[in-house]
Amino acid sequence: MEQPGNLFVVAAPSGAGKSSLVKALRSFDARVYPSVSHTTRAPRGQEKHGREYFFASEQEFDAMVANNAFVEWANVHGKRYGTSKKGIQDRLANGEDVLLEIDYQGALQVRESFPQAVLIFILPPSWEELRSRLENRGEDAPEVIELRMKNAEEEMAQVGEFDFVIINELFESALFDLKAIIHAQRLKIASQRRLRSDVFESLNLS
Ligand SMILES: Nc1ncnc2c1ncn2[C@@H]1O[C@H](COP(=O)(O)OP(=O)(O)OP(=O)(O)O)[C@@H](O)[C@H]1O
Ligand SMILES: Nc1nc2c(ncn2[C@@H]2O[C@H](COP(=O)(O)O)[C@@H](O)[C@H]2O)c(=O)[nH]1
Repeated sequence: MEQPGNLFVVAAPSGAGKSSLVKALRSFDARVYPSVSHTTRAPRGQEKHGREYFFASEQEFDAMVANNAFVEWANVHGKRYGTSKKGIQDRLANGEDVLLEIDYQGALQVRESFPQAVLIFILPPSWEELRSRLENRGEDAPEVIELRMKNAEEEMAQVGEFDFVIINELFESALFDLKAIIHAQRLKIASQRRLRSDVFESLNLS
């Protein structure tokens, strides 16, 4: 049977820079597939249905919940977001690496179903910088920014639940850390495979 792919979960408070890091990662590493979530929030800026998100009505989201179609879902900043089983299960089964960019509640649910998932938390360097990134992004109304800043406190309190923490101060340095975690996980899996391989046996190393 094909070795299943790795599942990476990246969580962070809104504005810490996870989408920017994951987008940059993809330009170096086409082997990691970023899952596209479903959400009940409205598209913002240049977002396209099926690219950043599958934008769903409340009824459509309800139906997916009722049909047990999500690996995880959560209420985040007053809207619902979820990762569909369909979007990731086949890829993992085919040995592809999948990356979820989701909130901490979803990350902890994923760990229940996929204990081998690698959970990564991205922190901003300071509260001031987090606010300034949300403001400079220019995508959210002031009240939405306030809500996201308030929720960031609860989110950051969960950092201890994660396998790795990256501080996204200098972008290139944070990207380096993210690449290193992914590389280390692949090396670990490849080493485990070698430990089970015939080559080991023939070298009398097992
Ligand atoms: N290291 C960094 N230094 C300065 N600005 C950054 C850095 N990383 C990201 N940014 C900027 O901060 C803003 C927020 O980043 P991004 O949209 O990637 O955050 P996010 O964590 O994905 O937020 P959300 O959860 O709301 O989608 C963007 O304008 C991005 O260009
Ligand atoms: N639990 C989940 N959280 C998700 C998912 N997709 C995105 N998110 C998180 O929501 C917030 C807000 O995102 P935004 O695009 O509206 O700024 C952010 O923390 C995302 O990581 C998901 O499928 N499940």
